[in-house]
Amino acid sequence: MSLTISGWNLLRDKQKCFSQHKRGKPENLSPFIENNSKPQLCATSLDPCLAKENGSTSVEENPAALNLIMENYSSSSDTSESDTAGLSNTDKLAVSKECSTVAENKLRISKDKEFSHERELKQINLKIEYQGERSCQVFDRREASCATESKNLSLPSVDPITDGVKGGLVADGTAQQDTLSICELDCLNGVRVKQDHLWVPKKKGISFDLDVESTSRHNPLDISRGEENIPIPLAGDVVGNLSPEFYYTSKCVIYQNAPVTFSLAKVPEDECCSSCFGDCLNSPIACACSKETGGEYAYNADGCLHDWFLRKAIKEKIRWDVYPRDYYCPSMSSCPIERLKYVRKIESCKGHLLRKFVKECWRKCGCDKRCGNRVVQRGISRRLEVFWAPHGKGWGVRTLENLPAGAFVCEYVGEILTHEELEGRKMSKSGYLKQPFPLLLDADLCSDHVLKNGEPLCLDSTHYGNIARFINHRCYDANVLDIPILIESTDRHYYHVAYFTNRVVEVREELTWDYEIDFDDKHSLKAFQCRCGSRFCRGRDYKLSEIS
Ligand SMILES: C[S@@+](CC[C@H](N)C(=O)[O-])C[C@H]1O[C@@H](n2cnc3c(N)ncnc32)[C@H](O)[C@@H]1O
Repeated sequence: MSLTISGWNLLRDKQKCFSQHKRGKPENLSPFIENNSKPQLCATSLDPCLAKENGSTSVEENPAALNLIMENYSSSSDTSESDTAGLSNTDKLAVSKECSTVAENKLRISKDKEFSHERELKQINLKIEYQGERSCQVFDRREASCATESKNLSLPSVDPITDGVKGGLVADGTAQQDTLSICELDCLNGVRVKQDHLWVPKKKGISFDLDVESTSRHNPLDISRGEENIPIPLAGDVVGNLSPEFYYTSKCVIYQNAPVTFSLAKVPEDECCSSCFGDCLNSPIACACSKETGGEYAYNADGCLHDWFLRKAIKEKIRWDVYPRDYYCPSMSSCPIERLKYVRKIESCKGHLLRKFVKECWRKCGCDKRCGNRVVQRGISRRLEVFWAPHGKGWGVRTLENLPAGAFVCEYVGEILTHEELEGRKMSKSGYLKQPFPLLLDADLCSDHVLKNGEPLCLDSTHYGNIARFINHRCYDANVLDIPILIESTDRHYYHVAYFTNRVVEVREELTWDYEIDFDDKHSLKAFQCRCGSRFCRGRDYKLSEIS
């Protein structure tokens, strides 16, 4: 599987990867192969670099520290607007601090605990209320700060004792004006900052009570908005929005030109099991749908991948150095993706892995919807949670129950785009597609029947996606594996990408997937500074110097 990150194709380069393998990979990487057990705790949890990352950046260390530092930034005890777990669509935080003079009326929202999210800022609405009068200013991303900048928002010159705050804030005040500095609000994508009682009249002091209200469309109790079979909660121990904002969808949607159409007539009789009934797994003779997996069902009665299939899939993905024959596109000219890019830029193709598919029974099949050969199409059944992942990786996904090896976690859902459309998106927006990653449907890229329209397809969950868009990367020893799944069609031009555990995963463990980033590619390196924490981390050599 190949990924495209921030404008560069991060296709695997088996030669380069092999050299990395020799450098950092142990004899047998598959934790599944290592007795199906959880691997040893990886070294990074002890890595001082990441340990620092894990803690909040000290405001004192920040040269931009302002006169007033909001030290005690904590969740408001006022839960009137909150749902359980301390979060709701209107997350409320409060800070307060006194300072001595009006001239020092500078407010800094420190990069602290919950607000060390390092998110891209879309918009801030800042409201100030003093003695019943409110002022309000909306800042969008261009005006407001990002992680390394701070932005001074100037208050009109007023006497706080008599005038209150009038006229709103202006973004470029003069030196005479008291300054409200909003720093490091990069984490507050779409957050509304409401300032109630900005100045409490005191002769020598000013106090601030700052409320931060989030304006997410996602209910933290179920960010899927009812789309999934079971709620997908946002962990209660974090405060903040899911950002950038996106629409949760449990099924892939066609963006515009992707030639994906499903029809019963297109499913050949010998590729479905119309004469089956009940549960195909109980049938004495395996049905036509099992042909794809050699006449055996990939799933067992518990809805997990059979060990034999899982082992094969792990070998395909992880032991690529051992099985180099499974690569397509030995040269640029035979790669459809490079052919598409040919006019603009010539790069030699780094290869696409030939994957083994699972074919699930579908509507043209006579079996029951509860047939054991229908797992991915039934949707998420395991209790999962989106949480604020450690080491500055942003949001991540963890399991709220113990998972056996081979358990279906979720599908990667997004917009279905042609490669050309994806390229267009990348060209049109700077910094676009930093996260989440679009996924190239290249599991059978070079089969004759696949590319009848000449274009490979991609899934992009930036605007429409499901929980999979929050799964973070881990080099080599990730605990979930992507499997190509055929459901509505046996045409491998479009297929589903489903994540399964590759070993036992314990409750509250983060679920991670190897994005297969080529860290020998300097573009990838620049675009992605890996903080996976794996002791096999491929970005490790660069990490210490690159990650501040
Ligand atoms: C598919 S998204 C995963 C969800 C993401 N963490 C979020 O908050 O939305 C991929 C992005 O997550 C972050 N990420 C994932 N794995 C990471 C890792 N091992 N090290 C550093 N950043 C990571 C990067 O910002 C990357 O662009």
